[in-house]
Amino acid sequence: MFKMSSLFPAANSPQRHSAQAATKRSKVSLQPGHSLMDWIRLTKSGVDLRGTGPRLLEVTLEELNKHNKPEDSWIALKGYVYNVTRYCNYHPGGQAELMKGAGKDATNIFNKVHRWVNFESMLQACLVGRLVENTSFSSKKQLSLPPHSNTLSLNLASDLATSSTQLLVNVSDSNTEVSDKVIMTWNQSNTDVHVTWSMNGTSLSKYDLVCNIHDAGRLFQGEIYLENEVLMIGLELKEQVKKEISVTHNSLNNSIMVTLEKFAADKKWSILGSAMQSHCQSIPRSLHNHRYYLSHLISKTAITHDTCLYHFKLPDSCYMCVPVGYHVYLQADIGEICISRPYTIVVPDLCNVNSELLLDGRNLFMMIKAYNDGAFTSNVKNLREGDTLSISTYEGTFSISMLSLYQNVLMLCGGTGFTPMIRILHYCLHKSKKTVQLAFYNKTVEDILWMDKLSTLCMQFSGRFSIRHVLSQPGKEWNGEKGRIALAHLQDMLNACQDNVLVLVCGPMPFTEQALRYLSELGVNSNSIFTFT
Ligand code: HEM
Repeated sequence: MFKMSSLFPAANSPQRHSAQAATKRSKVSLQPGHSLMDWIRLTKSGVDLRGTGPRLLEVTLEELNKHNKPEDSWIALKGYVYNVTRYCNYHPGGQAELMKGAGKDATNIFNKVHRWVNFESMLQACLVGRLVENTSFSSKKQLSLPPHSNTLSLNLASDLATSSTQLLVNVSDSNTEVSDKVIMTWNQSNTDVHVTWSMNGTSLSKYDLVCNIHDAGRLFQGEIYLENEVLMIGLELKEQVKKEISVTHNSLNNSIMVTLEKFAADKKWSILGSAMQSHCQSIPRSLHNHRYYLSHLISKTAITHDTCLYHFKLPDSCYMCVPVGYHVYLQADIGEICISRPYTIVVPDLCNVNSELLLDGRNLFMMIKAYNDGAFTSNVKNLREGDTLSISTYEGTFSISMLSLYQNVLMLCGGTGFTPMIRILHYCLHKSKKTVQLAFYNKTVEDILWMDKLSTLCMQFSGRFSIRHVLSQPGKEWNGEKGRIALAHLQDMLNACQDNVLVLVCGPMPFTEQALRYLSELGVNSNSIFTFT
């Protein structure tokens, strides 16, 4: 029987995280010759970027603090120290931003701005060593830590385990308490094993469990996403199962059932298996590391001249239903450096009432814009049907239940900032009776995502849905509104809502910041504003 030994410290509100990020992030123009590809070339060139020779060091805080100038800057992230002196000019957020972390442990500030950036891989060639407690004798000591990213991430993972709570599971019981909140039960038929998860006093939805089978059908790995924590569950199964996993949500008792197909039908299992201690733990959501699944590209459909709708399929051994407004990370090796980028999951058709059903825990759709100078997006653009790409477990802070408080929704989107709105718009129009106004800001008419589908929706839901297209670089043929986001636009739209409005904002940082300034000037309560960053 299992019990969690203590309650978690309340994790920081992820919503607050995104609000902080919203006010701080801005990209700078890098000097020619300082793109991501140029950085990758430099890291592979054999130039000593550590500045400390080939041996890794133990670095005290006192020593770290000395390296706080642009010409000599070290930065500590998740317990490791990197020499970022040469990286400064390649940093997309600019030197000044990076210098905020120079000579310090910058883990928190880094996570607030771009938690997804894979610094371990990008700065592997700059690794100076490990951050240690100050000692009275040597401030620098040699460390036998192999300079290899795999080993490093293992070390990081084990560090993480120390800050999490171990869960103990006795899976021979048919009814097992996985934490003070979650209960697991299991039973079997001749052909299948059913494992059911439920919660004391509250419900689990189809979005709350992400799981997979691996190691030739011998291991079950699951994650249950609760409000502030993630319960990680690793079970070494008593017998082998087939690789395909199926998950059903029981809306009567709000439980989730995983069905595993027995490899040897008719064989009776005496117990489900045993818990893998290192994989059974509860982790604050903010510290939870993503898992990646190698997924296949099923199809790619052009939406505009530079943006496509991608349909990916997770392996049959995985299940992940991504909540509305949430994103996943795509990960690719660019010149042997591992790069991740966040993309929101969308429905493949805004006009079809049943589109959400296609997001069945295995199929994922994303809209991705390819940038001319983007090393990552040109890699994605070149993918062909059948090719694979790693997709992470999900992340996000939006809650669909927020909508229940409002009759009106105002969406302010700049360019691809439209993508997080897609499922919310689909929900508001097809599954509820909300009134939605969409203000969509683009450069040219060719940049407008799903312009035809939006027009169809306007007709289908006239009286409940309206769009305002605004272009900053319109051609001569454009008769609509021109310019950028403006106070008068927002005032007009807010006037139509009689105060009961939720405002959703997504776009490039300057757009979001401007929108927030105007909304504040117009007296919109910050609790009624949600920004996607
Ligand atoms: C104090 C520490 C840091 C601060 C305050 C900071 C700040 C920023 C800011 C403001 C941006 C622009 C975000 C945007 O508009 O997309 C950015 C982008 C970026 N930074 Fe940092 N940064 C820090 C450390 C680092 C480090 C150590 C790395 C090492 C790999 C890094 C890699 C990146 C990358 C790859 C991007 C582009 C992200 C993207 O396009 O998704 N940053 N950073």
